Amino acid sequence: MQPLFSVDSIKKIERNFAKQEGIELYELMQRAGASAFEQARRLWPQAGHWLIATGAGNNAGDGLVVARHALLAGFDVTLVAIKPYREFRGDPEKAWQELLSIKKDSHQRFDILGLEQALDTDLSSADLVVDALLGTGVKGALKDEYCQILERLNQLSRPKLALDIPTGIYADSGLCSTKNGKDTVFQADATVSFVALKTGQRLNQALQYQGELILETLGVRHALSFGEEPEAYGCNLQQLKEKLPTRHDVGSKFDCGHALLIGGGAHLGGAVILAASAALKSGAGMVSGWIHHSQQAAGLSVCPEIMWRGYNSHSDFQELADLSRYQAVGFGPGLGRDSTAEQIFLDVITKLQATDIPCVLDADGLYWLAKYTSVPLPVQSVLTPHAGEACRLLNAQEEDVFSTGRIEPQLSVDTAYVTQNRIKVAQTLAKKYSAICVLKGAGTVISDGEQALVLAGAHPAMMTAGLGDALTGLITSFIAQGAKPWDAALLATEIHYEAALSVAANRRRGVTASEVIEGCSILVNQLDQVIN
Ligand SMILES: NC(=O)C1=CN([C@@H]2O[C@H](COP(=O)(O)OP(=O)(O)OC[C@H]3O[C@@H](n4cnc5c(N)ncnc54)[C@H](OP(=O)(O)O)[C@@H]3O)[C@@H](O)[C@H]2O)[C@@H](O)CC1
Ligand SMILES: Nc1ncnc2c1ncn2[C@@H]1O[C@H](COP(=O)(O)OP(=O)(O)O)[C@@H](O)[C@H]1O
Ligand SMILES: [K+]
Repeated sequence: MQPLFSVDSIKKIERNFAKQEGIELYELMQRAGASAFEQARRLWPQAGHWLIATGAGNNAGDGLVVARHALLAGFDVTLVAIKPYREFRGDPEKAWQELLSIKKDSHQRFDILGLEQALDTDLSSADLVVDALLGTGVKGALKDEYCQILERLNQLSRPKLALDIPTGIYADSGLCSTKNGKDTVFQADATVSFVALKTGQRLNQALQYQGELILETLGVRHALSFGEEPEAYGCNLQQLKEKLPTRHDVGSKFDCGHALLIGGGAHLGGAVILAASAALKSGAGMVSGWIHHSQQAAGLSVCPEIMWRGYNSHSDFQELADLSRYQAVGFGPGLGRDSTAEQIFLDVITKLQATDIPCVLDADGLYWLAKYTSVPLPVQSVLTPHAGEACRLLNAQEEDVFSTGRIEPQLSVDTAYVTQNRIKVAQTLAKKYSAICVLKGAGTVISDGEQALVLAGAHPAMMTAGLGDALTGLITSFIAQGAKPWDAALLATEIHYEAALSVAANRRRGVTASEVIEGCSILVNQLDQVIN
């Protein structure tokens, strides 16, 4: 697993590492520039003319080291200097002096352009654009001169490499700077990040703009050994594959878990049909679906293998509600927000408390949870909110509903807050509800209140209705098949994402949740072959 650190922690690690090794921080800048140069050469061996844009801090210093290596290797270099090099101090100044000292002996083209000159010059003779404008030191919205040069650099249809982090991305949140509603950010094909990954590099817009992410540790092999706590960990499907419950040749459907999906109110059948289909196609031995009777025929026609049972009113539901035969319950997709749904929520949650059957709450299940924050959830419940649902759950006030009746949430944080603080929000929700929280979105954060993992990534085709229902079905299915809820949440999240990527192929739009469910089935079986 890959630790993800805050910028503050990275800075402390750098300092402590240099002290421990008895080296100057300038040595780290040297290593950063040298390793980025080698990566650029590996990625774009044909590039003979390097355009390197520098800002005002250490990130600029890294860029000047890259420039020196490029000149030494015989390449042409054009520097775009937002801040004049004569004003540099400290390590960036040293990097500048070292570059000057080799410049006299080199015979290649070496130009230095200020901002105005760069904006007036045709830069298209460059083969490669290197962003050494700003790294982890950026604060607030980008100044105008940076926005101007970024717009110009992004227009060049040349390979683009960012040093440490694309200029305009905030390394702690992964959000990017904007101006007049437009993102002001370097659009990299690859980013060479230094020392250790920053939390934001697995979240939000960083996923869109950083391109291939390459980590160069600069010799810091054990970032965890400097006493800095990572904010979260990243991991991938390869690291999770062992969590897939094993399946034997001999046995019966009763050995492979019975998943129950509850939802599908009077006009909302699709969501629970998708969730139940995902549970079945990812390997649950049996799947039952409880759905409003008006939707039951639709469920049967889509998936007759699922045992659909229809309810008409809350009292019908009570007759259905023997939960003891299920190994996992997925609750909420399309359930509705009427009084029947409310009674069903209270009934099911109360009944589950008396069992050790884990419950996955999604969609309207989360809506009702936010109204009844004090209802103790069944042990090892999993909540799967998107940013909007996370807001509602965060804002909901703790009250004893059994004495006060329904409560209305008091809105105080908004989705912007959730997006900016994804790790903290997932941890807070997990603690508040004593559950595992799967905070969905571009970079899904999973937390049990202590540890946090960032999984999956961003893909435009995933912004489509029904994908969350599929995820609920997958998590419920893996729990029913024997995975611990925490493992099921991790595995399902990563399979769901990887399946969406492979199903989407080159499509950015028009991928359906049903296709992704088929993709999950294929991927689960590929994993099964690998581990068996
Ligand atoms: N330390 C180490 O050991 C190592 C560090 N390394 C490298 O250092 C980088 C971090 O360097 P850093 O801290 O100097 O910050 P950096 O990103 O260059 O920017 C600072 C400058 O940005 C400016 N600025 C700020 N906000 C702005 C805005 N909104 N719009 C415009 N300008 C803005 C700010 O100017 P000011 O506002 O203060 O005048 C200041 O001058 C890191 O990413 C990695 O590449 C590697 O060499 C490995 C070893
Ligand atoms: N841009 C994106 N990149 C990656 N994953 C995304 C993106 N947008 C949505 N998703 C994923 O798609 C699913 C959407 O869930 P949700 O919003 O609950 O959808 P629905 O309620 O329609 O089923 C989540 O798993 C979420 O992480
Ligand atoms: K940069």
